[in-house]
Amino acid sequence: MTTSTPATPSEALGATRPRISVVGTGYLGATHAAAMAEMGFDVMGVDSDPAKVAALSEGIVPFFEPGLPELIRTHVASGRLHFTTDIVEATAFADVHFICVGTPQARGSNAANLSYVEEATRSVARNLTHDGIIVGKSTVPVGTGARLRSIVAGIVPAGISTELIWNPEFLREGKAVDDTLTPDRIVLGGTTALSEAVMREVYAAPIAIGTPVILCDLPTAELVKVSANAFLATKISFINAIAEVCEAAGADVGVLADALGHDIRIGRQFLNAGLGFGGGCLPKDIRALIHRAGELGATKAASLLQQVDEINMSQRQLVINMAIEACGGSVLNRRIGVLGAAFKPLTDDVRDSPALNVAAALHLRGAQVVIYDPEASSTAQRMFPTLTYADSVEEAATNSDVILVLTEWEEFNSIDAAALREIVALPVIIDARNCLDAAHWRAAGWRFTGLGVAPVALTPMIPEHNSLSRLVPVQ
Ligand SMILES: NC(=O)c1ccc[n+]([C@@H]2O[C@H](COP(=O)([O-])OP(=O)(O)OC[C@H]3O[C@@H](n4cnc5c(N)ncnc54)[C@H](O)[C@@H]3O)[C@@H](O)[C@H]2O)c1
Ligand SMILES: O=c1ccn([C@@H]2O[C@H](COP(=O)(O)OP(=O)(O)O[C@H]3O[C@H](CO)[C@@H](O)[C@H](O)[C@H]3O)[C@@H](O)[C@H]2O)c(=O)[nH]1
Repeated sequence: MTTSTPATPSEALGATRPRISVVGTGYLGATHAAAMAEMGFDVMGVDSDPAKVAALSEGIVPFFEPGLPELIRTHVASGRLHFTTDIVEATAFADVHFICVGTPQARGSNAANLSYVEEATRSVARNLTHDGIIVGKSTVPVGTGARLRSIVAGIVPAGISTELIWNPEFLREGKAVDDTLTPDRIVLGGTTALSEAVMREVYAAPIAIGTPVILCDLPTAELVKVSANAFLATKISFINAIAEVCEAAGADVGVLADALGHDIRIGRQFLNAGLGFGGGCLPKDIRALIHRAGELGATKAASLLQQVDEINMSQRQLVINMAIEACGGSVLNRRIGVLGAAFKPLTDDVRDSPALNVAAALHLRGAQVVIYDPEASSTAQRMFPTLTYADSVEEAATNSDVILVLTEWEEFNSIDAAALREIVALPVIIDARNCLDAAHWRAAGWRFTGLGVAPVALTPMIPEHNSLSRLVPVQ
C-alpha cells in the first residue's frame, strides 16, 4: 500500500473516493451493486453471464426482488452504475472489489462448491492494475479466506498491494434492498487499519444511522455468517419438532409459538411451524457447516445440524403423506392444486424450494399437480418443466381433490373460500404454512388442516361436486 499520509483512507488507494466493483450480480451482487450506487459510489457490476449483464445494463432485473428494479434503473440512468462481463474493465475501474458469486452445495456432498469464489478472486487479483481491497461477501466455509489470501499473494501483479478481507452479507430475499441499505450489522473480518478505514468510508451511510460494525479475524467473520443461518434453521426445526408433539397431544403450535415469542430471550420470529426451510441459503449453508465442522473434528455442531436438516426434510415427507392420506391412500390420477412454488413469499427463487419438492414428489406418484404461484411460475417451470402451471388460484383449484398451500403468499389470505368450494371436486385443504384462517375455511365447508394442530380427518370424503369415479383411487 502507499505509505505517505493520505488525507482520506481511499486516497491511500490512489482514489479520492473508492470506486466499487461487484463480481457476481445475482440476488446478492445485483442488490449490493445498486445499494452502493444509492450510497453515492461509482459502481461496476461484473458477471460472467452475458444475458444477465445485458438485462441489468437496460435496467431490467432478471429475477423478482421488490424495489430492486427501481433502484437499478435510477442508477443506470444516473450513470453511477454500470455492468460488464469484462473483469479487466472492472479491475481497472475500481479500488474495492466485492466478491458476490455463488457458493452452491457441491454435487454428491454436503460441502460448498468454492470453485466460483476461487475463480472470481483469482480473476480480480491477477488483473489488478492498481492497489485495491478484495472483499469477500459470498457465504463460505471457515478457512476459505485464509486459503484465498495465499492464492492472491501468489498471483497479484508485482508492485501492486492488495488486502483480502471478509464482509459477510445477511440480506433476506424479498427484503434485500432494505436489508442492504440498512443492515443489522456490518461484520469486517481480517482488516488492517487501512482496509478498516476504507470500509468505514464505503459503509458511511449505514454507520451514520447507527449500524454497529463488528471487527474480527477472518475465521470469525466467516463463522458469524454460517452460524446466523444455522441458528435460524435450528429455530425452525425446533418449532417443527414441537409441532409434532402438539399434533400428538392435541395442542396448537401457533398459539404456543406466540406465547414463546413474548419471552424476548426467545422472540417470535422464525417460530412458524410448517413445511420448513428452503432456498439458496439455509439448506446449503447448514450442510456446508456440517461438512466443515466434521473436517475440523467439531462433532457437536455437525450432529446438532444433522438433526436440524433431517427434521426439516421430514416436514416435506409429512406433507406428501398428508396429501396421500387426503386422497384415500394413493394420489394416482388424483388432481392436486398447489398454491405456491417459491421457497418463501416475495421472491421468485425456487432453489431448494420445499413447495416444488412436494409438488414434484406427488407428480412422480402419478398425481395431476397444478401449481399456482404469483411470481415464481417461470422459474419453477424452468426447473420442473413437466409440471403444470396455472395463472390463478382458481385455475389451480378447478376440479382438485385436495389443495395444498405450500408458500404463504399474502394473496392466499384473500381467497374467497366459499366461491372456491364451488369449483373443486372435494373441499379439502392442507395449509402446510399455517398461514390461512382455519375458521373462515371451515365455516365455508372445507375440511381444513394445518401442521402442528390436532389432526382432522381429511378422508374419506363424500363426493359433492363431481362424479363418483373421480374418488375411486386407482391402484
Ligand atoms: N441470495 C441471498 O439472499 C444471499 C444472501 C446473503 C448471502 N448470500 C451468498 O451470496 C453468494 C451469492 O448468492 P446469490 O444468491 O446471489 O447467487 P446467484 O447464483 O444468484 O448469483 C451468483 C452470480 O455469480 C455469477 N458468477 C459466477 N462466477 C462468476 C465469475 N467468475 N465472474 C463473474 N460472475 C460470476 C453467476 O453468473 C451469477 O449471476 C452465495 O455465497 C450466497 O450464499 C446470498
Ligand atoms: O418461521 C419460519 C421462518 C422461515 N421459514 C422458512 O425458512 C426459509 C428461509 O427464510 P429466510 O431466512 O427468510 O430466507 P432467505 O432469504 O434465504 O434468508 C436467509 O438466508 C440468507 C442467505 O444466507 C441470509 O442472508 C438471511 O439472513 C437468512 O434469513 C424459507 O423457506 C421460509 O419459508 C420457516 O419455515 N419458518
